[in-house]
Amino acid sequence: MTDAPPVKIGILTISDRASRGIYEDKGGPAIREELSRIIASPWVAEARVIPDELDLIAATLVELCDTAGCGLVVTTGGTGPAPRDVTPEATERVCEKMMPGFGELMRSVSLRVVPTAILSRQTAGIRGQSLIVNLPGKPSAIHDCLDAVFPAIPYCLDLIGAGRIDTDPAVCKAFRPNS
Ligand SMILES: Nc1ncnc2c1ncn2[C@@H]1O[C@H](COP(=O)(O)OP(=O)(O)OP(=O)(O)O)[C@@H](O)[C@H]1O
Ligand SMILES: Nc1nc2c(c(=O)[nH]1)N[C@H]1C(S)=C(S)[C@@H](COP(=O)(O)O)O[C@H]1N2
Repeated sequence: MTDAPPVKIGILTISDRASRGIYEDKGGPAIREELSRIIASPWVAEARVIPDELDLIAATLVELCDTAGCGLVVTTGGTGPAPRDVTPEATERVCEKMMPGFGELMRSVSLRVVPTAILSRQTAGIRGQSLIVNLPGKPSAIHDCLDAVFPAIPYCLDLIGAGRIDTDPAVCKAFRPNS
């Protein structure tokens, strides 16, 4: 635990229908619930729900990273092959550095659950002092994917100066090579 201010975490739902209110957004609340289970140190959420529009996704990612000051941004939706699925393109547009291992691990874990896991182009990347991680739109994918990659996230945030996150070791053992 630290006396540092709580880390801000962006929770970005990218869904045409959830953003129009055609169905209730279940992805954003599922991410919030999963993060609350994993993270033991103070954090605050910045949640947004937007349609699958490339420019808007990119602008919202920039706003969450640069203006809201989120050290971590987790997106859900828009990672597939359909014409309107453009979340990975928006992520690549705003990041200086891509972190392909996140997508590789999440797809590999998801393949144990569903054969269509290979249809997700989910990725991750660094923008300044923020880590952006894409999750698929299916709310059930959130638990599988976040649990798989979260052990490496606190150290990644340390390395980019994004603020410190401590996990509940009973739920997720964060790995910091130097401690
Ligand atoms: N934010 C969400 N809340 C609840 N269910 C969702 C959400 N996003 C996706 N889903 C569900 O998962 C399915 C697959 O997600 P996917 O993002 O591929 O859908 P989509 O057809 O592109 O959604 P949309 O039209 O809303 O952009 C959807 O058909 C929907 O049933
Ligand atoms: N863990 C997990 N991963 C998953 C899925 C899922 O249900 N669970 N759905 C797959 C499917 S069917 C698609 S089309 C892609 C892309 O989904 P998205 O466009 O909603 O991001 O994610 C894949 N990855």
